[in-house]
Amino acid sequence: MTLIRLSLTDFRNHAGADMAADAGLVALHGDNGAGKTNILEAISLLAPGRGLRRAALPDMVRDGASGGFAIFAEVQAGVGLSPVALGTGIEPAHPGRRIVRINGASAAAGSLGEWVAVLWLTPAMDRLFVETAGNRRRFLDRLVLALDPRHAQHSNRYEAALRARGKLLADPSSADPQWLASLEAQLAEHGAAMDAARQAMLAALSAELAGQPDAPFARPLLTLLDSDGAEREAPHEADALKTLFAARRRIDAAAGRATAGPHRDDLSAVHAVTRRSAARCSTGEQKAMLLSLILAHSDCVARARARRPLLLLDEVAAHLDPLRRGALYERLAGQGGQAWLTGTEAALFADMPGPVTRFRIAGGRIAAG
Ligand SMILES: Nc1ncnc2c1ncn2[C@@H]1O[C@H](COP(=O)(O)OP(=O)(O)OP(=O)(O)O)[C@@H](O)[C@H]1O
Repeated sequence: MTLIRLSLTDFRNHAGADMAADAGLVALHGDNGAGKTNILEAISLLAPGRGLRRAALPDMVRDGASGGFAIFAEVQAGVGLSPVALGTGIEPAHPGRRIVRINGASAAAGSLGEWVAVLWLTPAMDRLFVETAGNRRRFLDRLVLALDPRHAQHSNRYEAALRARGKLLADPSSADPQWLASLEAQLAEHGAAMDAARQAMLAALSAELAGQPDAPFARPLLTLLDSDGAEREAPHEADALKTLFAARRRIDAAAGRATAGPHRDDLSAVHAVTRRSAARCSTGEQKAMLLSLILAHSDCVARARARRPLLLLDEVAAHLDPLRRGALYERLAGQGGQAWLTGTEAALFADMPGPVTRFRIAGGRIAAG
């Protein structure tokens, strides 16, 4: 998949930007605060979800701009295929509502997943394996979404049913047992589908990782944990989930949240060579595991969907030694598709194998070079 054109209007510090890129590597260099990550964030919004910063939509409007923001892109899924025109943004009258257009027609944000898969690695993810499980679950679900765009529907419906059940349990006087049972049936149906998609993704990704060398990037071994931190053995079946939610009504009402279910599962990673859990690995080892995970997942998605996801690697190159950096570039260049990389020094990207599209970013202005 190749992003051949990207235009931004009043997005973050970019008043107006227009970029054309080729397949292969795209290098963005510029000083701190120039606007490089903002460009990656705009690209991440071409997929469903809240983008790589999970920011609120109004925060993305350029300071001082009177309207909304707009991102326009042309994406080519494969050689010889017509580009797809994608647009997203907000209008001043409805700052909380994301507008999406696909080939000129209005569409739901979830439909973007049919056209675009994006994977990213940012410095904010450095501590993914030591922070709260919620971020890992979101990461897990992004991996699933890249492979299976229907995952968004199941997880959105599951979340909606979970919120509605929580409200009912919080006010027992209004809790209609039939309504509660119907919400739990929805939770069971969508929760089982969500879990099946997560398990399928992890099986495919683990198989891909198993075929990869241990060096130069550290290979992780991945598993799903349940809410007690134990390794998940059996899938969440719909009937079992229904029984679980019904049995835990009182506990969940007292806790003020649903205490068990797929929304409480966690992703665990263990270093394939040292067998240490990721949380106990060095920062460099954790980064290397994430990088190898993202690269392997890109291979999985390319195989399963016949299109390679766009890769956004924010400040990844600067943290690698020259040997690993060279290996990363060779791998990205050799696999087809398109990868966008950022760094403060043009020299970081000097030895990239071609074709390379290069941009210099300064104060929200973009120039070739
Ligand atoms: N809504 C906004 N309007 C205007 N500027 C914004 C907005 N949101 C963020 N910025 C600014 O955009 C600038 C560029 O941010 P960005 O994260 O893209 O920098 P960067 O080039 O990736 O820098 P670094 O190398 O330090 O990571 C920052 O100064 C930030 O404060």
